[in-house]
Order: sequence, then C-alpha cells, then structure tokens
Amino acid sequence: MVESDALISVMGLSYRYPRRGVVLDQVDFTLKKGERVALTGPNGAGKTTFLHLLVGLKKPKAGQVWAFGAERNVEKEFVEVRARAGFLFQDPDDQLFCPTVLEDVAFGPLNLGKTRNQALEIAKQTLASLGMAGFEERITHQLSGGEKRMITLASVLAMEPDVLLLDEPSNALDTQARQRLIDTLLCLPQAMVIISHDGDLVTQLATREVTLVDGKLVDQRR
Ligand SMILES: Nc1ncnc2c1ncn2[C@@H]1O[C@H](COP(=O)(O)OP(=O)(O)OP(=O)(O)O)[C@@H](O)[C@H]1O
Repeated sequence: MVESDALISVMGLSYRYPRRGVVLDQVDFTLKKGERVALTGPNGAGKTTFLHLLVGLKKPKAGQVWAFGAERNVEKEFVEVRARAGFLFQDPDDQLFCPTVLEDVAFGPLNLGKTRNQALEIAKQTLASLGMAGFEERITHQLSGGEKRMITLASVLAMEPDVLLLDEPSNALDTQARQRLIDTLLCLPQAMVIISHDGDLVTQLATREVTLVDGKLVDQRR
C-alpha cells in the first residue's frame, strides 16, 4: 500500500550487475512531499544505480516502482516519471549537449512545449537565480567543472520538476558556490533525494538520511 503523500516509492527493489553481483537487495523506500532525503554510503554501494532505477534508466531484477500515483513498469510509463523528476547526473558532461549555456538551459522548457521566447526567458531567470547570469553565451564544453555543475542544475530546475534527484551535487564546487547551492536547494519547494559524500551539505540540507550498505537501505537516526 503506497501512502497518499508518497511521490516515489519502491518495494522489494533488487538489482545485480554481472560480475559485481547484488547491489540492491529487496530495498523499500518512500520519498514524501516536503522531504529532502540524503542517500549516503560507501563508493560503489549502489547509490547511483538506485536513482537510475527510480526513473527507469535501469530495470530492476525484482520489486516495484511507484511514482506520481501509479506503478511504473515499462519504458512508456517511465517517460512521464523522467519528465517530472529532475535528474542531476554525477558527471555534468553526461548532461550538457548544446553549444551554448543558454541553449542548454532552454532546451528542457522548449521540449515541454514553451515557445522559444518563453524558454529563453525561463533559462535566463533560472541562471540568474543560481548566480550564473552572464554565462548565457558561454560555450558549455569550455566551462570549468564547477561551472558545468551549476549549469546542469539550472537545466534541471528550468523544467520545474516535481521532484529532484541529485547525484553528488556539490562535487567540484568551491566554498562559495557550494554554499549558494545549499541555500538554493533549501529554498526550493520540491522533495529531493540527494546522493552525497559531503557531510556538511547533508547536515544543512537533509530532513532525513538513509545509508546504502551491503545492498540494504538503513535509516540513520538524526
Ligand atoms: N554497468 C555496470 N556493469 C557492472 N558493474 C557496474 C556497472 N555499473 C556500476 N557497476 C558497479 O556497481 C556498483 C554500484 O555502482 P554505483 O555507481 O551505483 O555506486 P555508487 O554508490 O553510486 O558509488 P560512488 O559513491 O562511487 O559514486 C559498483 O561496484 C560499480 O562498479
């Protein structure tokens, strides 16, 4: 039974890779409205794999995924999930594909049916809200790692997703940009899952923390 305030919920979710073996072993998890859940755990524990399963980028070996009020099994059903769950990939180079920053950030809104002018306006506003005004005409592949990280976040936020799935969002950010990111995320209304090895970010941001160890998800007392 999925709770009424659940946005995304998994039950008995299991996954294994050939050679690596089991990474997720009958995991149960629910993301509710208003939550900012930190997903922690050692390198290679399966945190990224877990987020990929939530949005259908991988198919579980067993278990169920519920998202936005419906069970999701096949690719067609996950298309809506990916439109509503903004995914910030661990590596910004997997996410940036347009020549300029403005085009990249406007791509999502355009794809969601906004006019070109509306999409460009949303992109400019989103960049400004992240302290990235002035980057509009920069060439994406020439940006630094930290700049790319902020631009990918802008691309995700410009689509106004219902949920955010953030894979190590503070990677490559300097102290100022990192704090700006934390302050920005704190002000957002969306529920989110945040994979992070950054203990201070987790302390500042998370409303609860779950840790993936040996394929099991363990609730942390905070
Ligand atoms: N395509 C693949 N084939 C085989 N093994 C894989 C594949 N992708 C990931 N793995 C392995 O599965 C495990 C989980 O990987 P995953 O990236 O989900 O871990 P993670 O917890 O996000 O790690 P990190 O904190 O280092 O980013 C790792 O041991 C990884 O080497």
